[in-house]
Amino acid sequence: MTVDLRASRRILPAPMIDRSSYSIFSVIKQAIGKDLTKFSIPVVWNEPLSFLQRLAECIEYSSLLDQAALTNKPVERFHLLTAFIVSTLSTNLERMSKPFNPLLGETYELKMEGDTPFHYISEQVSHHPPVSALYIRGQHWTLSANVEPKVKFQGTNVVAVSEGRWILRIKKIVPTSRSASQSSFQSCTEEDDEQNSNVNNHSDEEDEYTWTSPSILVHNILFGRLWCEFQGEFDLQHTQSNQRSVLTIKTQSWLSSQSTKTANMFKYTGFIYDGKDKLGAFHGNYGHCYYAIDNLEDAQFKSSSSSCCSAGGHNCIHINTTATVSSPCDLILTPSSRLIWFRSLSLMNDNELALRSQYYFFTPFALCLNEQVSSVVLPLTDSRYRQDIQYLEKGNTDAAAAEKHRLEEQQRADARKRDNEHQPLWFKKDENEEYVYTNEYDQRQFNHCPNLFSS
Ligand SMILES: CC(C)CCC[C@@H](C)[C@H]1CC[C@H]2[C@@H]3CC=C4C[C@@H](O)CC[C@]4(C)[C@H]3CC[C@]12C
Repeated sequence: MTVDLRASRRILPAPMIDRSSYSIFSVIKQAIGKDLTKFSIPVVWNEPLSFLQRLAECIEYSSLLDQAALTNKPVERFHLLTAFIVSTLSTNLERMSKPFNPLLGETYELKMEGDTPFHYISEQVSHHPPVSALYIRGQHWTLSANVEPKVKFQGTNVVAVSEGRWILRIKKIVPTSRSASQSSFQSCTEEDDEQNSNVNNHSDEEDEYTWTSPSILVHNILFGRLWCEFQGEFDLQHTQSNQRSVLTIKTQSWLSSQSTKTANMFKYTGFIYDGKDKLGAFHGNYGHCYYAIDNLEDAQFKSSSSSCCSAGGHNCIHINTTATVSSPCDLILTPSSRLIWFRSLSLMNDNELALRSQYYFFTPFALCLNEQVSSVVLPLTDSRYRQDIQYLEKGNTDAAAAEKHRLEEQQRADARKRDNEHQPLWFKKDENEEYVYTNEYDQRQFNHCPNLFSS
């Protein structure tokens, strides 16, 4: 069955309300040191998306995964996969609003056809602690994760960490009989996927890659303009070998000068390893771009203001600098820097960019996530049916707040009535305590789904 959930709106029904007379600090000061995911925040601080929809944004640049699946060069594949993870960070910048907490049992589906088809299926599988399980099937790969966000208020900033690993499985390329240099996939159709349905089984036909998300830091909770950045390192590990890629985000300490701070904004550097041997290097700015550094000798990263210095370096110029996130991309390139990915926002014109600030800084991809679709039958648990999100989209904050409150109360009452542990409909806990997709959603039998959002 083909289900195209592609939507096309360029704008939300109403712009967001001006927050200048609201203080986020006055709301969350009661929550110092506590977990903000358990805390009800007034809807003016929400964006009209459920967290399950927000997580679907990670797949905007799925073409990088398609490309990674098609290459048989390990270093090139690591570049494409690392660039993909960088792209999943980029979509969070500027988005200083809280997505709605999904209700237990809420689902969200997104399916795209065309050159880079994918099918995203997610479910809120646990409420305390909140866990969102997701599964994405692409042409030659699957990506799954259990996202368990922990959001802490630390006085002047908010730190969000996401526990749980991301697992990417790519079908192995097998040489065809026609020519040894040409290669193709043995099995890559959806039917094969279904026969081979236990995705959790490690098989010789798949390469597995895993990583965890770095933490995100939201600044200026007390006063000033809210902004955020990622912190630390991440490690992308290939399960079947000792190969991995390690990305380090440049940090900005209080001691660094203002100019160093902006010069380091969102920059990262990293290496691809086989055991201890360096196989490759890369650098970039996660708000803008990813560059492979083809000559390892060029990768003499210094801890000074510029990301990478080598005589004859030139600036990263493919970006329209008015499209900046908060700072221009002043990355200094090495002679062998090669562009692998850049953010599509850099292709927007000034008018389009100005509009973004009125629409929660949604990207064109995010704008369509909550668009109503009529051509397809969705389960009643789909986030698109949440009235509180729809009210906020239309700028009706009072109705949104009332409906959000009603759903939260209803959820509490349901939890009190429940004697057994809640069983998710589309994911099952495995022996590692991870929720794994069962493939059943694909049957599209939704009659038994609860009418989660009705009154
Ligand atoms: C009210 C305001 C100030 C607080 C806003 C907090 C927002 C920005 C926080 C709360 C939960 C956070 C999310 C928690 C988990 C993940 C998964 C990770 O793979 C990418 C980042 C992402 C998607 C975070 C993005 C930022 C986030 C949405």
